[in-house]
Amino acid sequence: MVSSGFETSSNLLTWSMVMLAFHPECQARAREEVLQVLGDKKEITSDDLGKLKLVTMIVNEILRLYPPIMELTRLVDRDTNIKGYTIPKDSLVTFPILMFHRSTEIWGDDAGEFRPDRFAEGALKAANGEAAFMPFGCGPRICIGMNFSIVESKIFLSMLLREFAIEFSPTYTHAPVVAVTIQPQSDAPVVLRKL
Ligand code: HEM
Repeated sequence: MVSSGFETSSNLLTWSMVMLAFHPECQARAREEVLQVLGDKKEITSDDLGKLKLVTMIVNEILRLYPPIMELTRLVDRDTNIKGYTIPKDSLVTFPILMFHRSTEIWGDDAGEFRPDRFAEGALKAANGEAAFMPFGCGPRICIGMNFSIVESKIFLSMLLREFAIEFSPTYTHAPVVAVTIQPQSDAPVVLRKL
């Protein structure tokens, strides 16, 4: 439970900081939203979090491009027929989350780009009607920490954006590698400048 929650969440926050450093115009819009919704409030309520539309879209876009868990596996418990394909009992079926999330057929030609606004009307619309956005899995075994993680990451990013400018570090090389989760090959240095 600790590793499912810790590694995945830290991964999400790391890529969020890297992508915000890479996209200062998006960072500025997100900061404007945070200042408008939160001002200098010390206590953040769930109502406030609901109003952070762009921050939510940024979190979704990071989870789409860098899903901490890249694939799911299921053991088929009975012979199953889906769209004319027979999947025999005891087969192992893999859901390649990362492939779904980056498919140009599903998301369009800009699937590989960081464009949080694609989520403006929800994940289903962003994926052109396909249920292809599944960073927390799907079905009865969906991640039990999903809501907690989303709340946690929105609070973290809001507080960060309110206090600091996140800047690109010249020592950073963009080289995502797979090591259980998708991680930056040699750390993810960013510069935090106090506002
Ligand atoms: C960004 C954060 C997170 C991501 C992307 C994530 C993703 C996932 C995914 C893809 C699964 C597999 C779901 C499936 O098989 O359909 C899962 C399962 C699970 N997650 Fe998370 N997770 C995150 C945070 C957390 C946190 C914070 C906790 C605990 C507080 C947690 C606890 C669990 C547990 C216990 C399971 C197993 C559930 C089961 O098999 O019934 N996760 N998570």
